[in-house]
Amino acid sequence: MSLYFDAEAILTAPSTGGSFKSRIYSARNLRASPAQIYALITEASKWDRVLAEVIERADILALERKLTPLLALLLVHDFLLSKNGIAAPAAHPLRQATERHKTRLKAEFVKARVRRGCASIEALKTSVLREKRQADGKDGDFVYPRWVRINNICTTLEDQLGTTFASYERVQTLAALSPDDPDSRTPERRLYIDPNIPDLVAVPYGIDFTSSTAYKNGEIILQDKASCFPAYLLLGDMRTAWKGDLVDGCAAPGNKTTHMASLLAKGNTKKAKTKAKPKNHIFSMDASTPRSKTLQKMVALAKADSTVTVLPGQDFLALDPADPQFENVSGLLLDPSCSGSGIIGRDDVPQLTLPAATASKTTTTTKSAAKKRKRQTNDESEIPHSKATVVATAAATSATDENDIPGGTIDHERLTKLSNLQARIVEHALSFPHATHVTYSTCSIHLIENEAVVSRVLASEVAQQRGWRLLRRGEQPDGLRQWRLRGVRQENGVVAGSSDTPTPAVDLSDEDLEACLRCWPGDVEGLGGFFVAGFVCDPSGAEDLAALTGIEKGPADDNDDDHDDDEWEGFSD
Ligand SMILES: C[S@@+](CC[C@H](N)C(=O)[O-])C[C@H]1O[C@@H](n2cnc3c(N)ncnc32)[C@H](O)[C@@H]1O
Repeated sequence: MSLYFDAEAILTAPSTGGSFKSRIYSARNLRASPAQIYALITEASKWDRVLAEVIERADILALERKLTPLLALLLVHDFLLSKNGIAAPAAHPLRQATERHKTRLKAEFVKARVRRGCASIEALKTSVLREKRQADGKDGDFVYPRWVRINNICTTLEDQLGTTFASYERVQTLAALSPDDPDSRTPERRLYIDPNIPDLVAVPYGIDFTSSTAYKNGEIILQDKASCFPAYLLLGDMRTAWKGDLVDGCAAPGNKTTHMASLLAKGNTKKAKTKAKPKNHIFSMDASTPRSKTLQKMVALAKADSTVTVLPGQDFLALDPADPQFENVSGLLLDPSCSGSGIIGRDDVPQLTLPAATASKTTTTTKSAAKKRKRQTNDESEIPHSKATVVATAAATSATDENDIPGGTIDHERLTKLSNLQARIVEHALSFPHATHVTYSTCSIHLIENEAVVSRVLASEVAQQRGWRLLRRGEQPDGLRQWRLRGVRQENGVVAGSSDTPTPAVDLSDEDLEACLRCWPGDVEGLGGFFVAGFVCDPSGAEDLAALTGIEKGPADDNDDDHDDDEWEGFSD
């Protein structure tokens, strides 16, 4: 029986980073075998829509208060589809809670098949997979690929094309990653080299790298394209060596830290292959101690230890910019907690459509069961009794720990609090005495967390006094300059949680909006929602030039002998 509880625990636990499979295999306190749990979740996720329909029509959740929608889905999956049935003793209460309704469940399953015009279970499976793909928006122009970043610390794109991707066919468009046969369950080996981010490739979703040598050795890192924007916007393609140290203030699980380290490694390789000692240092921190452990693991896996110092459990806001250890810090990357409203499904975590939770027909529903149900369905009281299905929080849950979505919905008050914190974090970054470049990013689609934060930060005392402005489109690295989706002045879409939410327009110039980069979920770019803006310190625009002598001097660099003639020239292009 532990199998079902373990599977439920995995699907509802916060992400600790890494692939879904590796999370199961490294999870503690599981009693069932990881292979069994993984198989159950992946199989149940293929059948989720039809199982949810069967459970709702059989109405067993109203009768069995021990069953949560997620447990019911997993149990009914095994009851109807597994060769050996439910993996629990016949007398186990949850097995009995399912099998008590065997006649209705079987009858509803047959009706579901007949409704779809399928003569066999195999035909039903194909039909259900097609339905799921359509519902996930994976039909038509929208391709959600798997993005793979090449880690320049230990390999190169060229090396990887000749090894890991040697058997892949190169395609020229993202759309060409779509399968020839949409019903095929084996993705074709195709590879698209991204035109915006150096050393980033896309392959069809569903290709699993977790057992590949390159993945295990940290040569390739599974990182969404949009998540690669901030480090690239900050460091460019390193045609001009970066001067000074770097800070990643909100770093766990560590994708952007390791991306910065990779970009620095590429620059160093280009400049001087003989120099063993890294010139630039990255201070990487996260306020959460458990998440800092994941950060440390990611840094080690990416072989970035010699460049990166992790400050575990460090609140960025408590970091003293005047501390001598940060005196060379010239660039800061801030990717703080956000609503996560742009996330469309984390990487390879299966998303399960659950049966609607219904009020128990007994009046004694326990508080904890009600609470549990509420967590899984966001707000069960708003879900109609039949037909409604909800997307399990597998994806949203994994976002909550990085971000801040309680139960998947977020109201305006919470967005306001997040945006206040985000603005404080960026303003703190602008106060580092020798900082010249800062990036701010979120995986939110909301104006209030994005352009509105930028607008507030630009108007802040620290920005005005030191002469911070936005990094203009024309100054951005080549690949990002070509990115067409830019900042917006008004909320684009609905703010979750409230229909009467004010959506004030932001007061940014056209040039400033052009400086902001946006990604939107579900369009042809194959990304989730994302926002990033770069700030650059331009002392000529400062209110108080006298206070800026440090900035004019630039960061101290006692290891500067090899690029005396290679002055910082702004972002590379
Ligand atoms: C969106 S996640 C960062 C993802 C990360 N940049 C990456 O690419 O892998 C936000 C992180 O910020 C951390 N955080 C939030 N406020 C913080 C603060 N004041 N100081 C340090 N870390 C903070 C959270 O614990 C969370 O891990």
